[in-house]
Amino acid sequence: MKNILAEITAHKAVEVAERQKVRPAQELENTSMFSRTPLSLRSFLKQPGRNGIIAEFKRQSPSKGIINDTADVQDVTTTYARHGASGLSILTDQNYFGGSMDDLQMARAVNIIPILRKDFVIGEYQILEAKAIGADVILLIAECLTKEEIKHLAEFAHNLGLEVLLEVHTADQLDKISPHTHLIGINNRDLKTFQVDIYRSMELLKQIPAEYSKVAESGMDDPATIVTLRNAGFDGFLIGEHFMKAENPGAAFESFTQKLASL
Ligand SMILES: O=C(O)c1ccccc1NCC(=O)[C@H](O)[C@H](O)COP(=O)(O)O
Repeated sequence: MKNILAEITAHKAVEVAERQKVRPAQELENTSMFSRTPLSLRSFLKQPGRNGIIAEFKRQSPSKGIINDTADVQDVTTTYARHGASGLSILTDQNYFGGSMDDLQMARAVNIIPILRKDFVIGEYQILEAKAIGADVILLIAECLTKEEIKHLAEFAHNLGLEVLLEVHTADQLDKISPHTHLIGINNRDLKTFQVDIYRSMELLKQIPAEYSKVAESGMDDPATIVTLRNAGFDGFLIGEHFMKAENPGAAFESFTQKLASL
């Protein structure tokens, strides 16, 4: 079977090296956004009146192909925020997810809730980019990085004031949790087979140390599942496709949250 993560990270190395040639790190550090104080997703997940959902803007994916190629990032994300999302997740990978750093910047310009840069981070430069475009949180995927790389990149992001969401899928990856990985995401989707099992979150939850915020990721499409996961101890719920596949993702989010509030 094709290893999509290996393919994505190999492509990422080439793409990032090209961007770095055009725009050296120093230029990123000189942008006005770079001096902005990031928002804390951990705090927003606990904020009364917000529902714990990290609502994702995702145009396409390797497993699903095109999900929504007409949605407007500002319309969708402001509707997510207006209806109680605790945070936004914006895909910035262009080649495999049809996203862009422009999407994130457009979302940043009109939202005052935390934004996760959803991408495949393999080096410091992408973390500087994240800060320069107005992200508050970066994603590190345990499957793509060694324990030492995670430790180093998490500390680098933390020193810039960014929070780190470390994504795991198996129990052995929990060994890669490092001091500055503020939130632990359990991905219900196996990124090798694309199979989704929402009970994966439940299985690993008890092994995550209490001090970390816990986020269930992928495959959630029912408000009742959120209630079950919340009661089990999850603080956050990363949901993309269920909203984005609707003709009007904002309206789908609103109806989901109304049902959630009634449970
Ligand atoms: O979704 C994919 O096909 C995929 C392939 C390779 C790496 C990552 C991939 N997805 C990222 C995610 O897991 C999701 O975007 C995120 O957790 C939201 O999931 P969903 O609600 O199922 O869209």
